[in-house]
Amino acid sequence: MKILVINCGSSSIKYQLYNMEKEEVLAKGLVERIGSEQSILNHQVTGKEKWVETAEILDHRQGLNKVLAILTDDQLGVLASVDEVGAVGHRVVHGGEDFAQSVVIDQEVIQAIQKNVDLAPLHNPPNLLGIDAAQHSLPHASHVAVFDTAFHQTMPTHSYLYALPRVLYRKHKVRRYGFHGTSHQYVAHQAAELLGRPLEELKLISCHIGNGASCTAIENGLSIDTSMGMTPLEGLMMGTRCGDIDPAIVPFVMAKEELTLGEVTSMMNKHSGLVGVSGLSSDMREITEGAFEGDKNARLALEMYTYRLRKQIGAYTAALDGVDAIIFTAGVGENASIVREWTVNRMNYLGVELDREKNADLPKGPQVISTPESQVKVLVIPTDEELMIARETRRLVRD
Ligand SMILES: Nc1ncnc2c1ncn2[C@@H]1O[C@H](COP(=O)(O)OP(=O)(O)O)[C@@H](O)[C@H]1O
Ligand SMILES: CC(=O)OP(=O)(O)O
Ligand SMILES: [Mg+2]
Repeated sequence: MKILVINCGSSSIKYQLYNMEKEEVLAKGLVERIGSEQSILNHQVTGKEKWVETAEILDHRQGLNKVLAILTDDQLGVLASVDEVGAVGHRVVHGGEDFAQSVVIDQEVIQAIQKNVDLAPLHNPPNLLGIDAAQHSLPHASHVAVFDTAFHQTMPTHSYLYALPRVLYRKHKVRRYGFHGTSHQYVAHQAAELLGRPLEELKLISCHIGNGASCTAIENGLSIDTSMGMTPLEGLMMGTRCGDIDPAIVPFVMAKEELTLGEVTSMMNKHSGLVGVSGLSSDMREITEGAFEGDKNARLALEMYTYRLRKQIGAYTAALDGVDAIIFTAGVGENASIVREWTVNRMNYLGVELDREKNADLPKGPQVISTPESQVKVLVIPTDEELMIARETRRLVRD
């Protein structure tokens, strides 16, 4: 079966086409800057040169049609017809308490995702646009929703409830949900394989560090706590998001700066984190380059970022009453050796010992970057949310 996996952001469509017989990626790509005349399509057929083109792509329907056109293109495609796509797996960021598992999408599921839009106003609306576009262009295919939040539905009440009047949870479901669950679950399984130990025996702290970043405490293979909250804003310092702050800052800044709620929400989600502190960039590559070229603000941003991550790991070590392995994954976690080094360089209390040479010159694939003497393993594991989504889609469409 050929499965198309799509992950729709507010102005982007990430896609990956699988031949599931061999779990082989046939093609993948990214449409970005949707909504502008200068949208960019990056497309790559496995084993072939990358293809990049700019076009006017005004909405996600046009974006998905562009993807399907290139996938069926004589020169650039890998499909004779869109009818070859048996199923579509959709990443949906927020499933609320409605979904602890992936589901085949029907009208009821769409309504439930819509209901959770106010819990994930930056993520669920584009996810819904992608579902609408795909169902419109691939009406013959089955469509499956795989939720970031599902893996965290095992959190105990003392982890997910906020210390607010209980009525807010009862009436409005105000609680911690957590995100990146598909990724945290995937790397936990990969870690058990790498360590040669049953997942059920392990205490793991998974650090999914990308533009969005979250840590999760995993015990017996289950999420028991995670740093993102009701929305993907809470927790770590991120590329553009502030993460944990004193909630009293919001009304204070609104009054002092005469900002609306929308403006202060946008400030915290899009203009804070690395870019807010450094004034340089949300991209860790530019931050590390700037920091080592003497940009004091970039260096400060890097110090804050890794300090916050170290604190979170310490908190989850306490929550787990120990830890067997710390996992780094996602764009920053997999690629920024300095972030890994600065994060674990003050963990002697835990007996963590980093193999600096290996960390600085990392081979591909899942790796142990701690020394054999280290009392806690430190791992780098490439995540693969898209493969997990494809597997979930196959499981549901086949069953
Ligand atoms: N080689 C690299 N070195 C350092 N950071 C990197 C590298 N490649 C990607 N990144 C970081 O990863 C981020 C993207 O993370 P990723 O998990 O791929 O995306 P997203 O968070 O959007 O899902 C980039 O913004 C950049 O900061
Ligand atoms: C939930 C979230 O932050 O997703 P991403 O890291 O893909 O932005
Ligand atoms: Mg991501």
